Amino acid sequence: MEDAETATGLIGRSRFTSYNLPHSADMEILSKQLPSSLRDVPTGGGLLEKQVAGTRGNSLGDAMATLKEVELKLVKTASVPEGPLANAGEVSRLLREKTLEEVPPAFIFPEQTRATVPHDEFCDDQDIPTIDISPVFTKDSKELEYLVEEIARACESPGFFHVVGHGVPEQLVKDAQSHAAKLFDLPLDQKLQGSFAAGATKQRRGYNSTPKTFTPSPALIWQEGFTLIGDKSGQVDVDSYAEKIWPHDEQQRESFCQVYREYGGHSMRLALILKDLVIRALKVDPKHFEQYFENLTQVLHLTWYPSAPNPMEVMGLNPHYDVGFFTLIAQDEVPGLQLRGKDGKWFSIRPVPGAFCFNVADSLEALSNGRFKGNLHRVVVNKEKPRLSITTFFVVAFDKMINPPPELIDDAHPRLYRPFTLGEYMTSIRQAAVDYICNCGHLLDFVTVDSSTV
Ligand SMILES: O=C(O)CCC(=O)C(=O)O
Ligand SMILES: [Fe+2]
Repeated sequence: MEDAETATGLIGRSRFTSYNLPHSADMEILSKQLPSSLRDVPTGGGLLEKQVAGTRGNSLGDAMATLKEVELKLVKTASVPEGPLANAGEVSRLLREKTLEEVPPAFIFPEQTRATVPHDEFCDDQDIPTIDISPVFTKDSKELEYLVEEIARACESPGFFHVVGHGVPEQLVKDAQSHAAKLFDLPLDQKLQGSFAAGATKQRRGYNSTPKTFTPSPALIWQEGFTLIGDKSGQVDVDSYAEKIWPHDEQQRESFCQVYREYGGHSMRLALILKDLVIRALKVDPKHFEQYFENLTQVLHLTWYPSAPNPMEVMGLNPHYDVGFFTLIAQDEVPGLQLRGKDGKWFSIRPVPGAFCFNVADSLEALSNGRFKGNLHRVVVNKEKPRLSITTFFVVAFDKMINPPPELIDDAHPRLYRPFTLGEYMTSIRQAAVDYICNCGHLLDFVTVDSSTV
């Protein structure tokens, strides 16, 4: 199907020159960092707005970056609900009450940026592997060897697979989903108590009622979110938000915290297993990777995508690549997550009950010298049912130079990316690329070897 979406959605390097790049004092520094094909590109206006969009960028970036005072002010102002119809939390309530018949203008995407592939248009199931990782528990060496090969193939292409046999209790995932649904069902004022705008945090963590992510237009995305951060021990910072949301209801607070404490522990355990498998799949010295995982962080993001009166007018989540090492997504039974295939066509991932979706993210792509590759992905909504996902981003050390192990660089596989830290990738490099990533560009294109001054 060669439709308009394939043509406009497939924005690769060849479209580089059509983006607005930041101007002003930063431009000189920036232009030195850009690929040569990008220098001398006309600059565009609206930088401040784009930068705000950038700081509101994605749940991972926002959660990890401590916003500067000035940014915090901008983001706060931008986050103050501009009336009930410019607020996903309010819209979600009106939908529950069945009193909203049309998509409010604040959420309507310009036609050329909308998805045309509906939530239930799937690819062939065999294109997305389902991988049973139980051999890591049974320790059968033959099966383990086969598993590592399967992981290598899946990370090479399509860079996305379903993980089953993972040992995370099914009931725990269900409990985490039902507690998330209950959280989003609360009155908006109550949820907002647990938001960074209410002062619960300086980062865009906790509850978020008007997220706006990687969008080329001012349109708001059709979702509410709730973000928690966890460390390598598996602990997550759920208590601080729960205290604000349920100050007088200890029982609610405790049962919410209990579920996410447990979920955080299990998801970190699973991530550590998967990262070992991924490193084995690269057939390199695992020592090289230790530095990146010393303080592995997880960003646990609950997302509620309400159903929409006209689902193709809105976006649940704009097309983007994840920037961490890898991402795990627990989808509910409602489809909506879509990948852009190698042929440029979008398709929905059919939910596999009990599975986590594994998605290769930018740091892994760079550390594997491009051998493992992530996908552009997005979320579309539907007319009938809200969708809930629990997405966990695993993030390597911010201050370590991302360098692939020497075994992955040779004449046949020259170095693709210059050394960079994840810290700069998610701040200055991302700021410089906001327009580009808003238009489906891959941020990794900004750190290719030819984009460097060396
Ligand atoms: O909701 C989903 O299924 C995916 C969310 C996602 O891609 C993200 O938050 O980065
Ligand atoms: Fe994502």
